[in-house]
Amino acid sequence: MTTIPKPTATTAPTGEAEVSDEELKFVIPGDRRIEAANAITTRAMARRLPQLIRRSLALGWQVDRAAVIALLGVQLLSGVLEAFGLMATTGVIKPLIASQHISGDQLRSAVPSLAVLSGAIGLRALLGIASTALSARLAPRIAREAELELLDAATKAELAAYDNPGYNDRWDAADRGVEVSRDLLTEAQYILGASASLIASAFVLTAVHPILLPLLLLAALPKGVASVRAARISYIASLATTKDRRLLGMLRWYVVDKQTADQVRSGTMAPFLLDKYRTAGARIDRTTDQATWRSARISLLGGVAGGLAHAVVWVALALLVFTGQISVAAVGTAFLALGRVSAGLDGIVGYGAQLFRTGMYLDDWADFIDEAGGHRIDRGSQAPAAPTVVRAENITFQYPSADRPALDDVSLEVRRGEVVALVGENGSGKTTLSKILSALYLPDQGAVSWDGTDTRELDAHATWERVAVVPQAYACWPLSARENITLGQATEQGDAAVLAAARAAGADEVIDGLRSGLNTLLAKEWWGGQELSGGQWQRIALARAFHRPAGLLVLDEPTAALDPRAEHRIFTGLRQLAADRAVVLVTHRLTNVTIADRIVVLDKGRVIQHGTPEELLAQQDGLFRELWDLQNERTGRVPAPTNSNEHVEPNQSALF
Ligand SMILES: Nc1ncnc2c1ncn2[C@@H]1O[C@H](COP(=O)(O)OP(=O)(O)OP(=O)(O)O)[C@@H](O)[C@H]1O
Repeated sequence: MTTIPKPTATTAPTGEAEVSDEELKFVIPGDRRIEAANAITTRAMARRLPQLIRRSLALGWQVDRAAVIALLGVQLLSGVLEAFGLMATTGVIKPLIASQHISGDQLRSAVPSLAVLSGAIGLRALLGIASTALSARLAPRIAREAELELLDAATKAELAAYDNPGYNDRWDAADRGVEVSRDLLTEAQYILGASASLIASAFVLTAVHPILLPLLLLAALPKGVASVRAARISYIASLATTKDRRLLGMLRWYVVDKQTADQVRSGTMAPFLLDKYRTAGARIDRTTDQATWRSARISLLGGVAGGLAHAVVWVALALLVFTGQISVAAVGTAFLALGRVSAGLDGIVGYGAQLFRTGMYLDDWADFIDEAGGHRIDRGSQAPAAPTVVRAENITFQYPSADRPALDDVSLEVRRGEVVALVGENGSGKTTLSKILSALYLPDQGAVSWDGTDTRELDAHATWERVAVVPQAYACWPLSARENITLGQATEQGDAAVLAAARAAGADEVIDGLRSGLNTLLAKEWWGGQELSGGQWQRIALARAFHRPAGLLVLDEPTAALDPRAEHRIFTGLRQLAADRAVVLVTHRLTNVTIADRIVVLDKGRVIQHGTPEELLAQQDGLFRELWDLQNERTGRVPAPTNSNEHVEPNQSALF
């Protein structure tokens, strides 16, 4: 049973020589993204920045156009004011240094420039506040939109994706993209601000002397290259630690979740689990420490080279003054403009490197969304009616990480009005087969058809609308009792249908005992709702399936947690439920399968027996009879095959 989606782990086949611990199976060798990130150059980043700024603005545009327009306006105005302020500086300095003694007239002539300068400074401060407020408004909205798009994409992935090594990693990386998406706009905005400031100051600096700007640009280059490298190292380290971070997330879940809390205590597992946490944490630290040192070394080199290059610029400025190429008054302006251009370049380079790294995460996010982590549902578009017959023909299915097929050349059919039981020992393929019949998985070979149409041709979501499943591990949704049964899909009959389904499942007694009936929240740990016992939850899960207007009903160990009276109620009512549904029943309680019209016995993914309960019980050397006898041995009961399905046409029970 699960109440919340728990973090999953990929058990990837690694085959790595150094793998000595199963835990290390979380590591997937040869991550292509790391190779791709390694190949990234400064030039690539320079090309990438405008694209990333466009992307951040586009994301902002999606959530709040007015705020994006205002933000751009603010940045533009701020740049213009910066240029005016710098030019006014010359107007202020000039009269002050014109002679040794400053007269009142000189001071007065500086006043207009001083007014422009202070006005520009004041207005820029106001614009700074406005732009901070605008990005504070946009950033969380962008992150939420990014998260919604990601969640939507995840629901559009094939269920089989979860069994694929790499899917969970791609999900994690994409999730990181969501986390950093809120930084995207801020970084883009800083770059825009720094660019506006740079352009304005560059314009003023060029007016002072044309050589200064190219010199300064060259001086900024070493730091730029170093920043890009550092950003790349940090991104690669983050990718390399993805699997361990997922392991930490999973351990956190197992350590603190209510569902495992009793076992953590009774099994005195806390030190053991925390030790695993520490080990994985230490691995992450090692990787990030290495990355931090490498980044620091590169940044230091960049800083030293940049410092020397800046010294050259200042020497050039001094030479220009000494050779009389620029006036002393202009030196003041040049001095300020150089500082501004230099700060602007630093801003572009620094935030550019950050934005570049954010962009790499965002690529992971965008890639996931584009192809649902590489497993986008790509089936036909036909919407099926409730099926009259569901047929599997020679199907084979192998989980990606498995070394043998879970199902091997299996054929069977289930018709509306009949109950087909799948029986077999643990791991024989029963659950897998039921998932393939209900189109949750597609077979690797062979075909499953609904009324003659291959499930590959059917629209997946429309197909699942015709399926009701009670899985072995059913969800205990942290919702009201009503929503737990309707799953938000109320029928025209409303609560009458909900209560009818609850009665059929024995959940009516559960609901009667709830303090607010169907309105009661069933999630104590979340919102102070009411908690149910395991069996009570199973009754709710059954009511959920019975409420659904589905043509195919799949019950996988549907009464494992029920008391004998509740179990009896389910199985005596099942025949009635099967009147307008095809029912697939998976159970180990063989006395219950006597209700079935036909039984299919699986062993290691192959059908080894099929027939009516009477036929299979009569086969003394068959697996079914053996399991039956084992189950009844301790009670001393004798097999008592009775056929409760007289109405079934004999030819309907054909298995081919
Ligand atoms: N997600 C998965 N990834 C890899 N192998 C899987 C996965 N799920 C099941 N298997 C394997 O497929 C085989 C069939 O599993 P399945 O769950 O269908 O068996 P089952 O008959 O329903 O077993 P049980 O009676 O224990 O519920 C088993 O060998 C199992 O280990």
